[in-house]
Amino acid sequence: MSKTILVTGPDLDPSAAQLVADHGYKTVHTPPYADSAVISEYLQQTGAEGIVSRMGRLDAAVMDAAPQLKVISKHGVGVDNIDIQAAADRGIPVLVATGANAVSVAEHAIALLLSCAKRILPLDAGLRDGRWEKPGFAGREIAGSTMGLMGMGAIAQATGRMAKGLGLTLIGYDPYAPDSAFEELGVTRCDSFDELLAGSNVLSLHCPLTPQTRQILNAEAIARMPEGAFVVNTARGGLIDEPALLAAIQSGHLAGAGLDTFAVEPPEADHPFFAEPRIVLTPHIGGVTRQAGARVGVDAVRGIFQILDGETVAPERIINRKLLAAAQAEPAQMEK
Ligand SMILES: NC(=O)c1ccc[n+]([C@@H]2O[C@H](COP(=O)([O-])OP(=O)(O)OC[C@H]3O[C@@H](n4cnc5c(N)ncnc54)[C@H](O)[C@@H]3O)[C@@H](O)[C@H]2O)c1
Ligand SMILES: O=C(O)[C@H](O)COP(=O)(O)O
Repeated sequence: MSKTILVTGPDLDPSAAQLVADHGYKTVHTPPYADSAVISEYLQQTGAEGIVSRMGRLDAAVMDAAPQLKVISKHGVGVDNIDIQAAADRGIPVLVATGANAVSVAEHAIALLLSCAKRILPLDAGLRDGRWEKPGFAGREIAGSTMGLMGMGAIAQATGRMAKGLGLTLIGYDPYAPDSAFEELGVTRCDSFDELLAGSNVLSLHCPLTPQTRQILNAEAIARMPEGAFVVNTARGGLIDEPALLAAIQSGHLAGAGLDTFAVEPPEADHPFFAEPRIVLTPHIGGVTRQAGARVGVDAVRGIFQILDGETVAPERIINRKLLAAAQAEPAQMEK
């Protein structure tokens, strides 16, 4: 047994790294954004039984390259970089650290919104450039606006709580969330995404990237939003048709956007968003705070050792638990 945990990307928080050492394991890191072939090589060379997944795609080929692999633990929440069906087919649980970075990401969503509404970045740049400019840069008061939450999970709820404190009214759309997720915060439940779009002066995206949600915010959807609305995306860039968003901002239909994620990361150096001052951009960093990094890292590592040690893991942390159960049931059904 190699006693190695492979981390696909940068260092873990020291508290998480210590937990690995305490178990008598070592961590090996792939370069950031390593592709599947490179990750496969690392798995083969290290014999790692567990992966902490940060960047890079974990597909069926990666899993087949590592028959010793017993568990994949996402350093965070979004598992769009992991083929969770392929993992289930191979009996590999995929764990998530839901909630561990929710407050940090929610704060980031609010920061992006306020930066857009108050034109912070162009004003700061102008001032540093020697310009004391006010005409044409009036900000927007956001109190009294309606924020639409797409998805009502951990980050949406934290964002909603903060937005409520700023005086926004909340509406939300999430076909899978229980009523309690809406009621506790006083969020009006929308029956459709279209209803959410039509009512949102600020649309904040908090659902996972799946085949159903890919490019869900396209030209048609944006056209349903009120004039002068803002879009905030701290979820995944693939939720948005980027050219359509840019066109809507350039035409004046939307007032601006605050984006922490891109369809392709890192984006090309000449990405058209860079030339649009009404878009505020950050490099997928919402969940990267010291506090969230410690919680997420420890959750991710602890989950790996729970699996390796045969301990019970909270079912909601195993994102592919239904797929695993189905994959396990299949051979028995075939015998019948
Ligand atoms: N920017 C960052 O650093 C960062 C950090 C953490 C998470 N994220 C992203 O944010 C997303 C949300 O994170 P979370 O912690 O709130 O996850 P979560 O699992 O707590 O909540 C996701 C919610 O989306 C809902 N949902 C699923 N499909 C939907 C659909 N088609 N329409 C509407 N709602 C749908 C689910 O029912 C769930 O309630 C993650 O999937 C991830 O992609 C980004
Ligand atoms: O889904 C998440 O939680 C984050 O987007 C991923 O965070 P990471 O950069 O730590 O993997």
